Amino acid sequence: MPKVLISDKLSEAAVQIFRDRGVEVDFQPTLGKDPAKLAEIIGNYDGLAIRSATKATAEILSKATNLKVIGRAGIGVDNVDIPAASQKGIVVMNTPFGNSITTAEHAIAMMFAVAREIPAADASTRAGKWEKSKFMGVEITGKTLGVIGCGNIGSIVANRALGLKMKVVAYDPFLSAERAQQIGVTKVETVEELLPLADFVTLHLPKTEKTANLLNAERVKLFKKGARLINCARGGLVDEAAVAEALHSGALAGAAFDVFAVEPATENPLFDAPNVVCTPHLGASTGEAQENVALQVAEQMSDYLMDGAVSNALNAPSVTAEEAPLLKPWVEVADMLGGFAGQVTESPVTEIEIEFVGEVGKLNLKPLIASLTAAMLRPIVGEGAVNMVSAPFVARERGMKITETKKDPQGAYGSYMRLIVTTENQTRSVAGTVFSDGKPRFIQIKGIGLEAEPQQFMLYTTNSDTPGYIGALGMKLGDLGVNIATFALGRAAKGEEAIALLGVDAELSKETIAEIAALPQVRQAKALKF
Ligand SMILES: NC(=O)c1ccc[n+]([C@@H]2O[C@H](COP(=O)([O-])OP(=O)(O)OC[C@H]3O[C@@H](n4cnc5c(N)ncnc54)[C@H](O)[C@@H]3O)[C@@H](O)[C@H]2O)c1
Ligand SMILES: O=C(O)[C@H](O)COP(=O)(O)O
Repeated sequence: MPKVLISDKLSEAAVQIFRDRGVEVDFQPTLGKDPAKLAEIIGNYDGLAIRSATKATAEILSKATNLKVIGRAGIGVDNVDIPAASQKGIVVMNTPFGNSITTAEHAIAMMFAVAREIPAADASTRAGKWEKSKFMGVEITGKTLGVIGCGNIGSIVANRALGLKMKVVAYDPFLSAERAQQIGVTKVETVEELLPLADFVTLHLPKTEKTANLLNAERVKLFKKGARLINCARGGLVDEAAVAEALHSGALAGAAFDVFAVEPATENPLFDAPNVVCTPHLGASTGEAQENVALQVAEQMSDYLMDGAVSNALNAPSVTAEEAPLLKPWVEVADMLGGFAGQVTESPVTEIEIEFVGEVGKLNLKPLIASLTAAMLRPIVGEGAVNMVSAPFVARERGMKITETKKDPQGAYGSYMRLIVTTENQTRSVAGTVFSDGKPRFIQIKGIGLEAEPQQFMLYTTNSDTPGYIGALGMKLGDLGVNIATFALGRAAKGEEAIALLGVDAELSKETIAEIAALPQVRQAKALKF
């Protein structure tokens, strides 16, 4: 009988589901706060069900000798070391939609609270002060709400705000014009454009390497005077000290925070600032949402532990036990193609076309399409913000059309996949296959043939086909201390556009990429990670 540990405050409804499905369960809802104890006992379990208090770090996972699945009853998985889990073959699953409405409602509640200073007015009234003239609020009707991150939660918030007769502007680099129109928001192209327009700004994007400190001290200066900021997404998206300073100076009139850079937040620069409303990461805390996510995670984990079925996994494709070995190498190709496209695409994607050429077309294509789409969206929406199941939905929601075609083989490769991505500005393609060693290879980029095995860290350049480029690139990388592991080249025709795809030993910094981009032959240089 598989054994699951629940180490966070999940609804106890989950316990019954596990038992009904034949899974033994230990309900220890405060254990997540005691990493030493968790490390001591984690080796006894096949499954770990958590919320955000348990930190599934590489250290904890190194002790998880029997662990097969981690189930996150909620959305954010920034408390799980996914690469470490993947390395140990542990499937990480979440419940991407179960608490979206509840969290959107919390953001709206926070907006009202900060507009009318309700918490402070409540405390003052109950202290017997009756300070009627002290609390002068603002109306919400007719005001502009700036939504940064317009995915599931952001678009629900926008919908509610429109119902409150607000104007809504949204900044989300991957919100298409069509989707913006459909949900009734005005799309802006930059955070810099949004901030001076909005009376209220609300954040609904994941925290990733790219979004950390998104509202830094410089950007905090761009808010409209007297604006109010709401953060129910993730701590660390905002420079809290800069926001506190703006509140003290009166540049900002209020802030409402549910999430903090350090949690549990027992001290924080915002706590002493005027007109701040704080809640202890309560965004998902309603009976409805907790019931949804607990039931869903228990079902998903039981399905996996009892039948091997995978759903809502962040690091594994959804496949049946029989299909798994046949699909595995092609899932790697799909991940490779999607990951490549997601990292090189710079404007909103409107269409994804996937061609399955030859034998691969006979497989169950759903997990391949989902895997490719998830891999493509991940660099865009953030690790943990999209998974195999949600990817097609997320893509559709963003107005991306996904089509698939099966074709007979042509040319040198008997069976391969080609991804054709159309953005608002251009169409690009990339193709890959499984080699006789069972490993994936890129075989074509932008219609140009080459053969390259994906590496953890890669450099991709497009360049003019002129003599001396390989030498210049090699010299430059050598000067920058970058060791080349693999080197593949291709060109359209003599003297025309050429491409290079290199495997390198370490992650390339922005500075390194800037130096490479400055080489006279280079048109585009990109650091890639697989
Ligand atoms: N406070 C809570 O208790 C609570 C509850 C649930 C979710 N969350 C958090 O809310 C956030 C949003 O969740 P969701 O379900 O809506 O996710 P989602 O993936 O549906 O939407 C996130 C959106 O952010 C956009 N985005 C990515 N990078 C961006 C950038 N640099 N600038 C602007 N937008 C960017 C993506 O394109 C996407 O549309 C997540 O961080 C999640 O962890 C918090
Ligand atoms: O990402 C989420 O789902 C929310 O941040 C909720 O976190 P919680 O389950 O710890 O309340």
